[in-house]
Amino acid sequence: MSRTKNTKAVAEIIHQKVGGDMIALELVTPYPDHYQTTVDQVAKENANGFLPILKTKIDSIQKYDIVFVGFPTWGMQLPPPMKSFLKQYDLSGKIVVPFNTNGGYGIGSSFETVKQLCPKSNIPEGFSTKGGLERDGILFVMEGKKEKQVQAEVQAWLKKSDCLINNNLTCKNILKIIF
Ligand SMILES: Cc1cc2nc3c(=O)[nH]c(=O)nc-3n(C[C@H](O)[C@H](O)[C@H](O)COP(=O)(O)O)c2cc1C
Repeated sequence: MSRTKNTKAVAEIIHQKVGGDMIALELVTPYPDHYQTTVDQVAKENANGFLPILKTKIDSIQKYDIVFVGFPTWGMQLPPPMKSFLKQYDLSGKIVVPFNTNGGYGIGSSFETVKQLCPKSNIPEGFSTKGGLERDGILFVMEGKKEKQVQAEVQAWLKKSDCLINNNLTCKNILKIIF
């Protein structure tokens, strides 16, 4: 859902460079708009392993060779809806590429969890950048100088990501899943 659109903006930058399809995960029961209520709910969900039910259904996941997964850091973890997605869909044999925005505290355990939930996927080095900090009233930041900087960083990352992504990029089917 990309509450404050930072992860979505990074997804769009990647999209401009690699093409393919893009799907934003939606939930049967969306998170509340209120920030602190969401933080509290997510803390509980993270503690007890709750997996929210996805409204989004992807019929044709088999046809994709590369699946980018984009998400914010939530409670220093992978957001529960992305856990739901990775548990529900079999990405074995595919290249799964994580990318993230966060409030300045980093990726936490999120990339590690992507690896754990995709044990039979090829996972190159992910991309992460500082996004907003809703707690302090900093919402959308991917504009102006920051947007230009992220465009350049994404370009460099895609180039060096041990060619898993770059090899034959043009003849691969690419999907981007974001939350
Ligand atoms: C429920 C919630 C929990 C968050 N937890 C963290 C956190 O643990 N560490 C962090 O650096 N940022 C945290 N953030 C900030 C987001 O990761 C950051 O604002 C991100 O850029 C939001 O992306 P979005 O605009 O795509 O939603 C949290 C934000 C929310 C809403």
